[in-house]
Amino acid sequence: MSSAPVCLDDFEKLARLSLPASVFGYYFSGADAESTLQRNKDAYDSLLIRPRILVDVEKVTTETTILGHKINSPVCVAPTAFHGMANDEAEKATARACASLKTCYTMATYSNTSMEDTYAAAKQKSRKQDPLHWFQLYVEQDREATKQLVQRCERAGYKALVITVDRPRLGRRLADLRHAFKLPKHLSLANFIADETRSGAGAYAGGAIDASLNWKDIEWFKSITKLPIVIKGIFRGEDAKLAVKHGVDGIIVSNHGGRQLDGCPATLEVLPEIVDAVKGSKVEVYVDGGIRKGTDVFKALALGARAVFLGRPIVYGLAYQGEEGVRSVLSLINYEFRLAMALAGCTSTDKITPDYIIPAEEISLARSYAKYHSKRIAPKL
Ligand SMILES: Cc1cc2nc3c(=O)[nH]c(=O)nc-3n(C[C@H](O)[C@H](O)[C@H](O)COP(=O)(O)O)c2cc1C
Ligand SMILES: CCCCC(=O)C(=O)O
Repeated sequence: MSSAPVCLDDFEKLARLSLPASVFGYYFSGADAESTLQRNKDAYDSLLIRPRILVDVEKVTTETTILGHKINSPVCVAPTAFHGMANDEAEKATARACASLKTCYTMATYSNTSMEDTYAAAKQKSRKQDPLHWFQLYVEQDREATKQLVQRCERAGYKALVITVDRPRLGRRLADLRHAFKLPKHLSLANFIADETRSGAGAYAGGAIDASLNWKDIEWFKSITKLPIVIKGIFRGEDAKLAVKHGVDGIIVSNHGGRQLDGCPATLEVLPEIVDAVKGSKVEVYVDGGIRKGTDVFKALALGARAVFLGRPIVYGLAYQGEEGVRSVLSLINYEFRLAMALAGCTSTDKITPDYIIPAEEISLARSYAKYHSKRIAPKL
């Protein structure tokens, strides 16, 4: 590809060309047959937008808030591990890009620059204003170590704790098995002091992650931190209701980008169930997985998501041009989203309601024909 990227999929193509196969394989792959990875993306194509016309869209704003914090766009950055394989500045570059565009950056537990250094880099970028950082937590068997991590991120200025609950064990990503993927030796897990289980290889194998994590632990987290708690990986209405009952503040509807349980629905397909389950509570619902276009963002918001999170496109942007590359990815999808809003006749995110969309199967030619034309053209019997 010789020209500059003009859509998010172009960044994936460039990353495939430039990164070592094992690194691209780690970033790109999903679990097993990758059917959920594909389904996440396809789901967006099976939902159609019904635009309103002759709406004054001279001024369109994408601004919104998450957990009370203002962001310029509902497109935020999901936690993804090991940014150092894409760029030497690693998470610092990603966080700076988010700070300059005033959106939320979620730092992964397994990052290659520390939470303190990353926050400081972003703060400098945002001219000393507090950047909006959330911290994604993998809960460890050693709860004292986990507690220290939580306290550190609270001290460092992170505004929410995102507890990932869909990874009691690591999904089988075939590309990683084929390449015997490991974190390159020159990179470390910068939020930890190095030891066996938290070496690159150990962490990837899930050495320290606690598979016994359950709802009781959520109560424990609430007792050790004042930070709002967001649960990442809720997938069913019953579990969303339990999240409300346990006093969490937010839910990220996620299947880990199809990297864990293959064969589950797309996140967009289960989003309405979760939105419905938390109705009447203050819990905010966000979604990730397969979002690649401005119209995807529009559709997710129409189904009730307050914001969306991007995973892979961010690391592809980082691999392309570091901080500038991440900024390009975010700016491009924000531009597309604003355009989709204008073309659909919505001037602000709260105006994007379910009546703007319709599942493709409900609007098949056969149905439209039957509804509007059958009487006129039907042969007389
Ligand atoms: C390379 C990579 C690393 C990831 N690392 C983490 C992680 O450390 N913690 C986590 O909760 N989710 C992790 N995820 C999942 C993302 O947070 C997110 O759920 C997913 O990437 C969204 O799908 P998308 O890539 O299609 O946008 C990772 C995803 C990818 C692709
Ligand atoms: C230890 C690496 C975990 C990162 C992760 O969650 C993923 O690759 O999906």
